[in-house]
Amino acid sequence: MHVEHIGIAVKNCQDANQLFEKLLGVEPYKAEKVESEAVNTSFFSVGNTKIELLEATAEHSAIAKFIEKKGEGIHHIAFEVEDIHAEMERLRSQGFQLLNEAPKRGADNKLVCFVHPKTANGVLVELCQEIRE
Ligand SMILES: CC[C@H](C(=O)O)C(=O)SCCNC(=O)CCNC(=O)[C@H](O)C(C)(C)COP(=O)(O)OP(=O)(O)OC[C@H]1O[C@@H](n2cnc3c(N)ncnc32)[C@H](O)[C@@H]1OP(=O)(O)O
Ligand SMILES: [Co+2]
Repeated sequence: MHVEHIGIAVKNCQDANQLFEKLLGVEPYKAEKVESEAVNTSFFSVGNTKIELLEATAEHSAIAKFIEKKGEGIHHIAFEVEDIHAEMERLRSQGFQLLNEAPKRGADNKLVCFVHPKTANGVLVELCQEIRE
């Protein structure tokens, strides 16, 4: 398992892109809208991991709620796994609360699921598996 990306909630991807370009010295390699999560995302490659900027596209978005409550900032940590179904079963058996019954399509060509922060020391954890066509 390795940290696939760190998700950061931002009010506006365009503004945050400019800030992270200055911070990281690289341009984002991808911008992607994920309708199912009501987010726009922007990805920066940093070493062997990534920064995922997330902007809400609707009031019901998890990102909109997060920013309303906590402001902009680190939102989640995503770990890449080989077999997301097996990992979901393993985590369930370990007592973690999963937020989705089955993996769903995320950004950047991944299947994803989430672990409720209240069962992970206050950290929203995402598991992601590369979609192998
Ligand atoms: C999939 C596209 C992309 C990708 O990588 O591919 C993404 O990463 S999309 C990311 C956005 N989508 C999600 O986050 C989906 C999973 N999240 C959720 O289902 C909700 O956000 C949930 C359940 C974590 C919280 O929703 P809820 O409606 O319960 O909001 P509350 O404000 O009532 O929160 C309850 C409780 O949890 C704490 N909380 C909420 N968000 C976070 C967080 N990101 N990190 C840590 N803790 C969080 C919140 O403070 C509340 O705690 P309390 O002690 O009661 O105040
Ligand atoms: Co993510």
